[in-house]
Amino acid sequence: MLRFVFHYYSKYKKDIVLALLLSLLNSFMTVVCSQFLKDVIKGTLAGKSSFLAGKIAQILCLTLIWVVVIYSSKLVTGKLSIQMTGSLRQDVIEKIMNMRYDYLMGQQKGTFLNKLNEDISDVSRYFEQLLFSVFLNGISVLVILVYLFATDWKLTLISMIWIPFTTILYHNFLNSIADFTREKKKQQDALTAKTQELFECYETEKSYNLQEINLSEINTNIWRVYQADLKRQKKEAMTNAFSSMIRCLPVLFCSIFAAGMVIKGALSAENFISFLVLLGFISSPISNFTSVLVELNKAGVSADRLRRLLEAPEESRGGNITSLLFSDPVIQLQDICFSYDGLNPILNNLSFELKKGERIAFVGGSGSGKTTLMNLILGLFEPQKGNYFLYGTQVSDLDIKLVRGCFSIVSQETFLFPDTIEQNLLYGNRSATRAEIEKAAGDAGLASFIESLPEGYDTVLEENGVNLSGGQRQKFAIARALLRNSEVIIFDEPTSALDPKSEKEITELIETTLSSKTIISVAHKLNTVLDYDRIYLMDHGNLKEQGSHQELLGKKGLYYQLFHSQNGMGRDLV
Ligand SMILES: Nc1ncnc2c1ncn2[C@@H]1O[C@H](COP(=O)(O)OP(=O)(O)OP(=O)(O)O)[C@@H](O)[C@H]1O
Repeated sequence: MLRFVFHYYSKYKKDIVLALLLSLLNSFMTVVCSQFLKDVIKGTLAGKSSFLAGKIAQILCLTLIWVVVIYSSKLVTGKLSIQMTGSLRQDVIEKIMNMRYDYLMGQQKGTFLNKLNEDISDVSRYFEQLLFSVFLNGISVLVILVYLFATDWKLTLISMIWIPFTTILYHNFLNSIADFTREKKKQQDALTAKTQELFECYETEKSYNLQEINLSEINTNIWRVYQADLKRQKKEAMTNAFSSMIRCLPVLFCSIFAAGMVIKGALSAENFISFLVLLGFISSPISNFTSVLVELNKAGVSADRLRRLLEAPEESRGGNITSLLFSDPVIQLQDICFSYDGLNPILNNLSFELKKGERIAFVGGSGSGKTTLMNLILGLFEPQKGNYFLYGTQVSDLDIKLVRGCFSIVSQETFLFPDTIEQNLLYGNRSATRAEIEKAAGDAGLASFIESLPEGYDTVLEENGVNLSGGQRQKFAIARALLRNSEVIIFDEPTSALDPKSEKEITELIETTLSSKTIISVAHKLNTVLDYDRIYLMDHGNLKEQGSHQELLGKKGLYYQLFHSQNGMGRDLV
């Protein structure tokens, strides 16, 4: 885990060196101040008073310099921590963007993001505390210790004799704190997931009157978090109490021992006092060191989770080919096999071809593998076996951006940002002009709606377009696809969430506006794809039947049954 943190420190070597120099200066100032104190006591005991005014002036100057050193040191470490946190955040976001799709799909969206934010802010504290309280304070303590040893090694040894014993004890405390922290985080994640669920299923929860049951489940989650946190707090309180003891005991024992030495004449009074002052300086960082270790220990759990996330598998960037000859056929799949876990096959030896301008549809029961196939075509998954050619070239040889650029997708849910209509449409093509946007919106049947709004294309949509109907949202997706101007458009059940009127409108739009496009559709409702060139019926990852609607009806197989189960008997000739 330290390697993970040092990776970020190593990015800012210059600032680290500056922080180290400031820390050395800080410890040097501490020693110089104690030396001054010694001189003042010596002079006072000798009955000289004339030098005091000069010494006070010097001490004031020194204190001023010291304040500047401490300020600069804190500023440099604070800046370092901000920079490192920014860099970590960038890495995490970049990782998520490049993460393998199946790995990302396995995460619960809300919990995943909450965990990320929490972990990043924990690690941000880790960056600062490890640097400031452990390394820099550690250097100060070391420098002062060397000076103390040089002044009186016996006295120093007596005051430090505790350290090995307390380190062993701390080690045990810290291990159990880490266990409790892990347990608390686990329970906290469960609570966040449950709370997230409440927001996502708000309507269902209300309609089924589930408030009381959900509230009681949430209360159980809260209780578990409380219990785990309480156990952690108890250990932490014990460690802190122990830490205070460490701060007091060495000074106490050392002063008794040193007092004896002064009485015997083995130690001068000024050395005794300056020794105690320096010991006071280092006992605070030493005891803080333990509470910082507790904090680091907690943040270590978060750093470990982030490290694992950053090591998660990334999707392939594809091959080196960055341009295509747009030849025919557009897509050729030969004996494609795919499985999410390497055990359960989801797609079995699939083969089909799609020519320019053709419209093909994949139909079949829930879980038959239609969406998986679309994601594979989009290059989100790689097949474990078989060949996938795009315009005659193996997809694995093509740059992944080139592959994705060949497709537009209109899925069940259209994501809309809380931004202007123009910006939302530009999502399809960042370089589109206003005229192109208006043409696409017009072709997608959105013109009259947008023009009826007082601010037209500058109207800001609500988050995820909640103030739009399902049909309007799908028209936005079609307008985006038109702006993207790719040859192939994939429709993944675009009408599944629509009422019959909107469904008819969108189906007609696809037939008219997109008539020149090559289309792949995933459909539950067979009526939306009846006039397609070919329909493939999928069953448990196999292409069971294929042909035009009429051909498939003629086979009187699974498609025939499915069609009649949706439309009733006597509807063969549509
Ligand atoms: N990310 C995933 N990890 C593991 N298994 C998955 C994942 N996504 C889908 N599956 C499984 O793969 C199979 C095919 O799912 P897929 O979503 O492709 O089917 P589908 O035909 O599109 O279903 P539907 O019509 O209900 O959307 C199902 O058994 C599903 O449980």
